[in-house]
Amino acid sequence: MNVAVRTGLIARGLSKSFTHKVLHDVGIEVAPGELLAVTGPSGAGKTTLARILAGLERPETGSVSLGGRDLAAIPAGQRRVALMFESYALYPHLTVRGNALSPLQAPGGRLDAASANRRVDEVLELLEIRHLGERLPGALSGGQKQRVALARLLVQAPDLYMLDEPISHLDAKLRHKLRGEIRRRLSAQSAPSIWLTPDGMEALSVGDRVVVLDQGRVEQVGTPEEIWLKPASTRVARLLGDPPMNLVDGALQREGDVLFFTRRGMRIALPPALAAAAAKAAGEEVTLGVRPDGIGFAEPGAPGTLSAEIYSNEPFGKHAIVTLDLGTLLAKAKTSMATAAALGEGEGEGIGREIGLTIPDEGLVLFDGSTGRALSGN
Ligand SMILES: Nc1ncnc2c1ncn2[C@@H]1O[C@H](COP(=O)(O)OP(=O)(O)OP(=O)(O)O)[C@@H](O)[C@H]1O
Repeated sequence: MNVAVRTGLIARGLSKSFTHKVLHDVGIEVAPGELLAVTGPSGAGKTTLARILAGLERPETGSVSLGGRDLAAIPAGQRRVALMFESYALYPHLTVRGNALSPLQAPGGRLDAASANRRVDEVLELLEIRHLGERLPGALSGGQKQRVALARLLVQAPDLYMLDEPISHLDAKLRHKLRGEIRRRLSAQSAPSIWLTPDGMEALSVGDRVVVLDQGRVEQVGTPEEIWLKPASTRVARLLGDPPMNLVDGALQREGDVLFFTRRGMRIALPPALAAAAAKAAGEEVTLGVRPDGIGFAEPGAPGTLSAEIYSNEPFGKHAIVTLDLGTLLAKAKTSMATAAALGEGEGEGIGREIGLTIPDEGLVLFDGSTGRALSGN
């Protein structure tokens, strides 16, 4: 049984500086068999964290244990970590098959040659590169190289899987297929897995839990559902969704029993549950989060709607993105192709047309106007 089966990976208080501090007191836990997705914008510190967790880099403070053992105390050669880094690090003189076989040929390998070959064939088939088996890496495209690096990872049965942007260079169809397949395989293993990606939506779709890292700090840890429904800050909200949540600065004003979100030219009565949760912030500056797919369209001037002008109307096949000019800001709505086409009324895309907007009760989120942290009760 792998050692990581017992306790998984536990990291506490990790800090690291290069020319500036890139990790600040980062702690994460990954249970045996769990797939933890780590996401954050470029430069957030994901790769640095991954290198520390894999034992390739020393933190200034903090510790990492894998299977109950302090990683620093395990000699590098004995750390059973399967790594896939963005750079791929393929052996240039070995064929695709040779690269995929390489981790199984280490001295003391547990598989006989026939079993190792069977495992490699099966993984190359899954990744749709079996026909490239005899090619050298120099004769492969970026996406093919990425799949060889993935193959090399997937043939292993290590104590920790670490995948840094494993599918970023694949086309959309293959990305979709492999996201599910890799997830299924890793979840069937007893080792903990860590999947790093700057794509927030990819993180939500692969992770059992997700860590959002920003400027070297953990912004939020939670299940994909928690992170989607209750982003802990505007930083998290900006990373998620396509397009991400609209974030609108304004203030809360109480009038009688009703709490309004207001800004120049805009006044929205908050639904009772949100108003109750945000009651303490009445009079304060806040940021309102509105998801693009919640915004609806109505006749201009219809009661209870916001006035806007259509700024652009872009079809994407399965849905359309309509950008709306609300005078002091641009907001994005995600809608069906049919609704977007109707906005043009048969005369192009409807750009410049006045329209009424409805804002949903569900899915609104309020953030503190100065810190950007979610107001409790969101
Ligand atoms: N060896 C190094 N020397 C100096 N600075 C470094 C080094 N490695 C990383 N950094 C800096 O640390 C910060 C975090 O980098 P890191 O590669 O960990 O981020 P990331 O979240 O993985 O970004 P990306 O998604 O772009 O790969 C960046 O500001 C980067 O410039």
